[in-house]
Amino acid sequence: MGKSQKKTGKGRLDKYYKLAKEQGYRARSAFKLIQLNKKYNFLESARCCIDLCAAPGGWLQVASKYMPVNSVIIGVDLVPIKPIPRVVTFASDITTPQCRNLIRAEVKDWKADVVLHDGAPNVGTAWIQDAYGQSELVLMSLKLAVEFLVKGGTFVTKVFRSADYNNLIWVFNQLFGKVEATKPPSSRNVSAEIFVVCREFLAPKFIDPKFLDPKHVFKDLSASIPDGSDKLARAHNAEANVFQPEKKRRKRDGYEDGNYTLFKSIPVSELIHSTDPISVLGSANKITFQTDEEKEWLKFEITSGDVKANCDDLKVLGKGDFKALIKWRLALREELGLDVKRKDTEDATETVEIIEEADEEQMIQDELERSNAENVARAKRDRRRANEIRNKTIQRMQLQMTAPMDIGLELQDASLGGQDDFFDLQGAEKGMRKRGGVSNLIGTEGVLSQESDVDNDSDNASDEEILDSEEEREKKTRGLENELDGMYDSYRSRLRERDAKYKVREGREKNKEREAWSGIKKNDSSDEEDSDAEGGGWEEMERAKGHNDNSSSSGDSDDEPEGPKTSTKKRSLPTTGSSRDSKRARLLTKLKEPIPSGSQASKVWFSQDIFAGISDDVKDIEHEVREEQDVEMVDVEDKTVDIEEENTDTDWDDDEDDFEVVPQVGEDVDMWDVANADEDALKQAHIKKHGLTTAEAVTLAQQLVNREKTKTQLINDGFNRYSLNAKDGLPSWFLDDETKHYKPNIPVTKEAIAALRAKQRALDARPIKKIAEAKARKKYKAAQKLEKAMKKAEGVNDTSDMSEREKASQIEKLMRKGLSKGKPKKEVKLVVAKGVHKGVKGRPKGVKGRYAMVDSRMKKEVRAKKRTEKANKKRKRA
Ligand SMILES: C[S@@+](CC[C@H](N)C(=O)[O-])C[C@H]1O[C@@H](n2cnc3c(N)ncnc32)[C@H](O)[C@@H]1O
Repeated sequence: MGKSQKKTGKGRLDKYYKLAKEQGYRARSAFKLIQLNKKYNFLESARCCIDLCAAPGGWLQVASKYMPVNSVIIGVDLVPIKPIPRVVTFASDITTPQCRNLIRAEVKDWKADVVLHDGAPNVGTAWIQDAYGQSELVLMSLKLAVEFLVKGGTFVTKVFRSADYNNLIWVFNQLFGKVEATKPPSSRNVSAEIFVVCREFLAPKFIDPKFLDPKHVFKDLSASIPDGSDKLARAHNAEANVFQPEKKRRKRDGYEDGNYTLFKSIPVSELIHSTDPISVLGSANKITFQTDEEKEWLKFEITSGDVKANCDDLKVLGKGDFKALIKWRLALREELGLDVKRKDTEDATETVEIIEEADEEQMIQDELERSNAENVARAKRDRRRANEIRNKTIQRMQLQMTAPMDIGLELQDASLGGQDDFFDLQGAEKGMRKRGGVSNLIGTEGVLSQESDVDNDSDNASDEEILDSEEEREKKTRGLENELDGMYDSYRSRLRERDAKYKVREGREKNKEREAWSGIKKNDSSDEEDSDAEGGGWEEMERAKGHNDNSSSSGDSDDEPEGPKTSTKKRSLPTTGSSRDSKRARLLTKLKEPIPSGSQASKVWFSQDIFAGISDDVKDIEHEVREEQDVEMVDVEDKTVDIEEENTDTDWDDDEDDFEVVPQVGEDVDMWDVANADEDALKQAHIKKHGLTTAEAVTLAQQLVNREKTKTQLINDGFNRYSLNAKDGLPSWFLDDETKHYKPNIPVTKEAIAALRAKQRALDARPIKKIAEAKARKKYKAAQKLEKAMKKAEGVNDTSDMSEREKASQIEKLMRKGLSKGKPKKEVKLVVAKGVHKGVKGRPKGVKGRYAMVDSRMKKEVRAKKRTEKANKKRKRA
């Protein structure tokens, strides 16, 4: 298949159109006949040719060109054809007997060797109609062909690939020895036309008129079934009228005997009493109510206005209307007792005998069915719910929010430590129960004995009872929240493990935290260790998991404060009296210094001139932090414990977010975010180094410079609804999300974006390092050359052997040489040895001046040579 061709406009004016113009053919279709003849050679040997549907005469021109001189060529068309030398033409309809007579008069007792038909009905309405019209036309042309063709003659016709195509081919095969369908290249791909070349006409003495009768040839398959076929076909058509009323069907089998009108009305009783109401409805146009009885039916309530209207014209009804009519018929039959009677007669004998028994059985049966149905519905509901959960889990997995536990896949990643989806409360609850119940997690119950574990496992009912109390529920909820927090931490760590960027970001955040603490450190060195405790989020979690596993023997519950915040710490406490624990205990005593309360911390913090000093301190702090980082990572575990111990009496929040580190006692602490101040300092350092990099920053800067805004205004803008949010007690996952999305939207100006772009362009315009280096090298060499020349000139000047004139000319020469850029390189034209230059010896054609023949192999060889030379040099040096 070639390229698709345009159907309209200039697309029609393709190469065959142009060729036809060039060669003087009246239509581009001439090439179709040329190509068909090229393939089958039927014109060269033909002495007589009849072209049916020949206007404007393209095919006639071809026939006259390819057929021998003195041959007879006759062209017929509905429209007159302009005269063509050696061709007889007349206007006539090929489907009429007059046309036949005209041809007969022309050919006399001759027979045609070739009959051509390229007809297309001049309808152009709907594709189905066109196709059918075409098929009918083909059959008409065949009728003429079989009358005028000589035995062994050729009939060429155009057929549309439609439903009738196969029927036509079947008929052709009955009358010709060879039948081939072909599509010449000049026929457009978008056209459904195909050309059938029928050769070796059999010229039978008797041809069944049915072969040439469209009524028979294009009859529906169902209609052609023998034995009462007409009836069957009619029934089929009638059914189709009812079931697919929208699909209008052609009446190809004509009208039924004795009925030569299109319109058919039937009495309504025929429909009501008929055993095949569908056929009745399908074959009639109207249903009438004429007899008194029928008129009575009109008064029935069921005979609505719609029914009456439907009966008036069946041919305009849709499927729904027919359904309504059939329903109405059934209702009427019941009303008239036609259906009930039959039921009575069928069932009478049995019903009477088993009526009582049936009642009881029926009840049991009903009950069974009802319970079965309920079970099925329940099972279905459960299945649906399970599916929903599964889908949700899969979705979360895709979002990387959960591990593949709930969907039946085994958890592989040990680092996940058996954590379920962190939003899955149910799962968390289950997990906790497995590990000894909520109370164990919270730690208020103290050490849960193994017995209680057993109890939990064995007797869930009693467990539920205990949990039913209000207090227990509260604990349970808090425990779940803690569990969720832990899970979120583990999720973050998973992210961190996978995502390098996340690692960097988090590292940066951690540094910030430390920097914030270092600010306090400066004044109070004891706080240094406190700050370390804040870095223990993930590690704590890990430890917590480890300890949880051994939770059955967890100790010292008495010392621990109640509440969710401390419960996490509880998990991080050592559970056995190992040497490590004793070390921790030692550390505990060492560090028993008062931890600054929120107000103290803020006092210390605000006592500094953070806005002036912080930026200067940042680098030092960074350095300090970096130095200490490794040590801190090692010690963090112990320090966490210390701090926890120290803070058993305080309302200390162990969350790793820095805004929670400083207890929020006064409102002022809330209003002024310490972390933000620090962030500002960092940003300042960044701006100093890289300049303003965001459109928002440039906008603000421009506003300041243009005095559109004052510094105070900007500071005031900073106190917006986003800055005053209470973050107290919110889960970390929520806060993380907030920091990502819940922030003010600072407007940017076009000018700011333009300025940033200009900056970027200037950056892009800078030469790359290598070029800059090469330029610098060149400059350096030139300077050296000049210096050398100057030295020589001085030497010349100092000699006493030369006259002043000689000296001057010599110095001039030297200076010229020193300033010169060296000999200009002679241009060598590179000729690639391929194409016309391939294998050329000597100067290639058309190349003037210096040249060098190159090829890809040479390039590679030269490079390899250079490489080896370089390597050899290095080796020698070593
Ligand atoms: C595609 S054109 C033929 C082009 C012709 N082969 C040529 O090369 O110039 C189809 C022709 O069929 C003609 N035609 C359609 N129905 C016809 C009919 N019933 N009797 C005669 N000609 C008919 C149309 O008038 C039209 O000119």
